[in-house]
Amino acid sequence: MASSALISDTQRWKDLKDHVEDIKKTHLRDLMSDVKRCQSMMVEFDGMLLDYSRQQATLETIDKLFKLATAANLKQKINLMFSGEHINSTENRAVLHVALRAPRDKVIQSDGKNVVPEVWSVLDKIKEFSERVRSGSWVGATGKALKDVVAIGIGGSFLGPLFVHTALQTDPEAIESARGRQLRFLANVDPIDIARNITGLNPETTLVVVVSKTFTTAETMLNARTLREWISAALGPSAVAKHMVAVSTNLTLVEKFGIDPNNAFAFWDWVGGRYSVCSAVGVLPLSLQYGFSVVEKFLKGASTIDEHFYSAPYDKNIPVLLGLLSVWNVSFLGYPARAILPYSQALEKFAPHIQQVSMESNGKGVSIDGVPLPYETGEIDFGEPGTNGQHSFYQLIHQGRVIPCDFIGIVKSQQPVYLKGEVVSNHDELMSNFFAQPDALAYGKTAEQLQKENVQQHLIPHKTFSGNRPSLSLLLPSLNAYNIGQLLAIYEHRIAVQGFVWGINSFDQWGVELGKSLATQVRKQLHASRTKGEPVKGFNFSTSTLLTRYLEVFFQPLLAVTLDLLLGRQVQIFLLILQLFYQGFSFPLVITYVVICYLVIDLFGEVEEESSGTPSSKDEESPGLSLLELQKVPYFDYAISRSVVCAVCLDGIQNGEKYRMLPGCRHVYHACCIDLWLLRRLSCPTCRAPLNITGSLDNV
Ligand SMILES: O=P(O)(O)OC[C@H]1O[C@H](O)[C@H](O)[C@@H](O)[C@@H]1O
Repeated sequence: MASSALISDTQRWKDLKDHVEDIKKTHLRDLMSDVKRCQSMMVEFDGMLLDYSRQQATLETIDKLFKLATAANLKQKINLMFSGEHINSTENRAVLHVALRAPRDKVIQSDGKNVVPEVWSVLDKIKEFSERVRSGSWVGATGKALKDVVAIGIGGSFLGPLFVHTALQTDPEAIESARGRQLRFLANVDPIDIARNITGLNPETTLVVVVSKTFTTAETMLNARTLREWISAALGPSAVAKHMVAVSTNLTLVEKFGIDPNNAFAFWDWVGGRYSVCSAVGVLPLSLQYGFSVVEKFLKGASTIDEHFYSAPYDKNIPVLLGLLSVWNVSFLGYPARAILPYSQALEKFAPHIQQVSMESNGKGVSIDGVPLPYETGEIDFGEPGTNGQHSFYQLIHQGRVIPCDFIGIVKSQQPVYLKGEVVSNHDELMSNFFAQPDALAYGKTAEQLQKENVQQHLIPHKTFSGNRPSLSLLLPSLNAYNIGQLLAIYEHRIAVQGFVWGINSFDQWGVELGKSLATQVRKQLHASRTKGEPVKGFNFSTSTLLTRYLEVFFQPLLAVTLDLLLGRQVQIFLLILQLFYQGFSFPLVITYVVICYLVIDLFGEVEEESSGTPSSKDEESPGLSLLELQKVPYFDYAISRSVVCAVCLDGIQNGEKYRMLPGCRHVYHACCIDLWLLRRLSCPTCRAPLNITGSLDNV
């Protein structure tokens, strides 16, 4: 097939299209009764067993799929990947995540250079660094050992490491080596994620690992600046050197951020973000938590699958078979989704990781040569561990839409429990469901069966299961670091196989760019509106309306504080308004303030005149600060090195805005949000800590 031709134009594709009608005539119940067929649909490798006999496929289907693979030059494409060719053509990059887990003596060339030695030099550096941190020879700024790690990253710099960490957390060997340590992941730019992740952590004993391939991802960089502030506010700016390290391909930006390049762990642009868990992206945080020797087993597991994928014939090749079956389900049988159903709670973050690997890789609309595709690529991946999923969305899988399912089971539980007197162990109870569900989907239950069971006539339609719903079962011997590595690599390569057959570039992700650039425009607008009172402009009606509504909320805390302050404070408020001018607030914003303040003053004046003369509770409260005292509260211009969230309006403090940090509790607010409060109250509105402005305040 010529490289620019579409696979759908080949005879092999058309043969499969014609074959669909034959398959649709045959129920899975009948296919399952053919033992020879079922035997041929089992593949073993290194103690694992793949059973794909519950796919809506015959041996003829499989043969036709192999022919399709040949027409798509699958083997050649796999070889090009392993030999470091720039198969990611739109970014002109090699795709070499297999080199990240290659044995030390393996030779993998890219651009005329063996990349394996540099992979191992970073692995050696991680080993040495993680051992120093774990043994307490690398300590924090106050001399304490760093027992907790927060890894900041998003997308591929987060999901893979989170999946592996979650899977290892209950593995007995990993538990032993992680004793006394914590690993947390901060991904979302939502300040709630920060609050959740630093709760209970002490900056003195925390190491922050900033993980970003590009070191430009907006969310990661804002989170990194926020935790840098968290560390330097508690321990002083020089503590950052001891408490922050980075993983990136962009070491120049790492240094610019203020992290010592010696404390940076590199990877390379031939590692795609979603394929980077075996680089320092995953290896560093996981080694800090579990020790390098555990992580090395994970790499070894992945490497065995790389070897298997590269060398096994199609009919014994697990990733190839899985990839071709997915193409069959999506492109020929027309099933757009796939459910990933691990019967192991340890794999609860597997589906979220595979969602990115699969959907970002294969959700494309054009061929690798830019030709619009007449067929759909990619699939909608979702999943949940069994048996939880059974009590959630399995109804739809059994009687609603047809969703091909991947059942993943483990022979030996990480945490076996067998209660005296119980019929089976807890793991056997779980696995009973793993074995039962695929048959329920395949066979279903007929009206005749229900009649024989004397089910009431009117309930028969409701209790009938059509069956004929495809699934496959993958049974792993256990779930340790090694098997986790294998599982990861099986899915990575399966997804590559799908992309190779569909003729797309599975290694770029241009589709994520548009939303990011539109967010930049919104960010500019929010900044201009918040700092200069500029009206929303340049957006469509819907976005303008939403943005205007969102920005209105900005004034509510100010209004509330204003209301709270007015009695007896008019002069000070007037002075404060002058100060707002001085601080650079625009004329319209300040005028809005003046109008609000005077309206409210008038209102309160009337209320007071009408009242019986009893002093209000506000009058009895302790007075707030004078303007002179207010000047003593630490006050900053936003600088790039600082990024914080205002606890009154809950918005990030942006470039060009003024803010104050309260001494003692160190809560931070926009100056315009907190000043009116401070004129009235001598406490922090968040924690109620009394405000003490005596002493030196220039320490922040
Ligand atoms: O690692 P980073 O450069 O920070 O990128 C993080 C993520 O950013 C984008 O969303 C990309 O689509 C992802 O593929 C990538 O994993």
